[in-house]
Amino acid sequence: MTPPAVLVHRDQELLAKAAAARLVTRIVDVQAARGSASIVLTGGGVGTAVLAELAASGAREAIDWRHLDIWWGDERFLPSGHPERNETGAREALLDHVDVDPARVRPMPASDGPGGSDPEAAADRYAAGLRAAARPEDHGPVPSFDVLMLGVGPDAHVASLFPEMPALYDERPVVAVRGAPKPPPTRITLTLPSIQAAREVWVLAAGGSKATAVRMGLSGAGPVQVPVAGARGRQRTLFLLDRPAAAQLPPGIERIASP
Ligand SMILES: O=C(O)[C@H](O)[C@@H](O)[C@H](O)[C@H](O)COP(=O)(O)O
Repeated sequence: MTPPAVLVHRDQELLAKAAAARLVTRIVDVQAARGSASIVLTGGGVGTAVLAELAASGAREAIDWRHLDIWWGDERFLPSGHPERNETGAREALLDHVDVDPARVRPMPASDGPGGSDPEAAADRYAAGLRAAARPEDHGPVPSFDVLMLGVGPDAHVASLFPEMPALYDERPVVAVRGAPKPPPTRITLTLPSIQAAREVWVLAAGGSKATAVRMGLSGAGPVQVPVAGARGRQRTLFLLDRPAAAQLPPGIERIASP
């Protein structure tokens, strides 16, 4: 795992624009090198704003959308098309507006899907899809995602990994969460080993309510108490912040600020 680099942008809008631009560059670079790329999406305001900025950017034409695998880091276990599903937000912000290959867009199961309403079974199905997509060189049960994005909650949760909950001890790649402290209570989430299989992990945080979680996530805390502290990529970890979210950075953390 790599020590994180921190980039601080003036405000949430600039953070979203800069992250969208970074995403284009990363996907184009990977596609040029290997033909296809894989990304993992997050819900939340900032993550969705990044997708909307990407949709609005002329640079999106540089991406070969047909050769992009799209996964999700977590999902609220709700009926298909529900406005609170992360999938719904991502489709509206970006995926409905670009020429993705539908077979390569892999939302987590919905509670009314063909596989039934059992979240544990749904988590197992998602894990099976990840396992099928993993190649021998990935050396594990999930692909080495090229970019995995994560929002962070004021309580330091990432994906649907909430502090002290059993999912943080689970070694399976994908698990169901019941009784999440933030509604809806039933969710599906990648676990930390799956997150840490990504080549690059980008933590996106805006607003002063995230400042404590960001500081704890960069201060050597344990991921069971502070899940964002476990958000680390194999090759690179970026904390992409706005100024209020960066207000309590620990000393000595690299900090590259936008004017
Ligand atoms: O499932 C959820 O409840 C949200 O997706 C959540 O995990 C979100 O990503 C973070 O709380 C950051 O949200 P914001 O970017 O809106 O602050």
